[in-house]
Amino acid sequence: MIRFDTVTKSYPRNPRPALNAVSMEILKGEFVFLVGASGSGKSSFLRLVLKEEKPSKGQIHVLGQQLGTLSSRKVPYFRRNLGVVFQDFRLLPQKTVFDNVAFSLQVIGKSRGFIQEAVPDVLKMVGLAGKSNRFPHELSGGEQQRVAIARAIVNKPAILLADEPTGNLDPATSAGIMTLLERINLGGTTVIMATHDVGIVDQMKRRVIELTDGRIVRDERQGGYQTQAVPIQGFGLAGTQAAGTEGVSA
Ligand SMILES: Nc1ncnc2c1ncn2[C@@H]1O[C@H](COP(=O)(O)OP(=O)(O)OP(=O)(O)O)[C@@H](O)[C@H]1O
Repeated sequence: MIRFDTVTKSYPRNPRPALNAVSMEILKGEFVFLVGASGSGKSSFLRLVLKEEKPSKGQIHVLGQQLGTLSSRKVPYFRRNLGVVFQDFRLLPQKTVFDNVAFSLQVIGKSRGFIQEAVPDVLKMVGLAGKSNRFPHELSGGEQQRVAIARAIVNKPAILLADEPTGNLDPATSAGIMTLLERINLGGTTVIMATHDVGIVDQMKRRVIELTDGRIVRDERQGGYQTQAVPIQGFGLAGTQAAGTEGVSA
């Protein structure tokens, strides 16, 4: 579903690459946490999957397409397969909940009839059935994030990318958002979530990919926010594979 082959991403005027020879594979239906310190490369990783950035070296395959060969004309069509959610919701303040979600379908040319059916369905799914005429400023942070998720999934994307979706929410509200993301994942959508939320990662026990300075230093199934492995003295991060955990290789 997503494959990175020795991907390096360097930005102009930044001597240190944001991603450095990253190779990994994410399969259909997986739920993956991307963790690592601020600046370790998580957002760059997500932007590369979306083809918002190009790798400086290496190749990226998403949904069977080699992104390097995808013409800019085809990028909007490619992106219809991906939903994106951000920490700061990014809703349109002048539009109602219904219109925020409907807008994403209008821009890709969906019919009025389709929109009238799909939007109430997805708002119900995210728990906002009664709020379609509200404006974003009339909603709590958690509700605003539910609108953003509804907008991201209304076109049934194969992949949902979430960049710190609980970063602005309290723990109880975050838990509700995670239940929703789990439900979306159970429906078959591959979910990749960048996060600093230790409690969520530790509780959910999903695949964890950890970045340090643009390199993958850990890739564990059912991992925690921090590795459970005892580092082997003298080997540092190279020896962090936990006993009893299965590493995931590309
Ligand atoms: N557009 C850009 N131009 C130059 N350097 C950039 C750009 N975007 C990111 N970087 C640099 O790339 C590195 C990785 O940044 P990135 O935003 O991917 O990290 P992150 O893990 O998502 O951080 P955070 O957790 O703070 O969101 C950082 O050193 C950052 O300064």
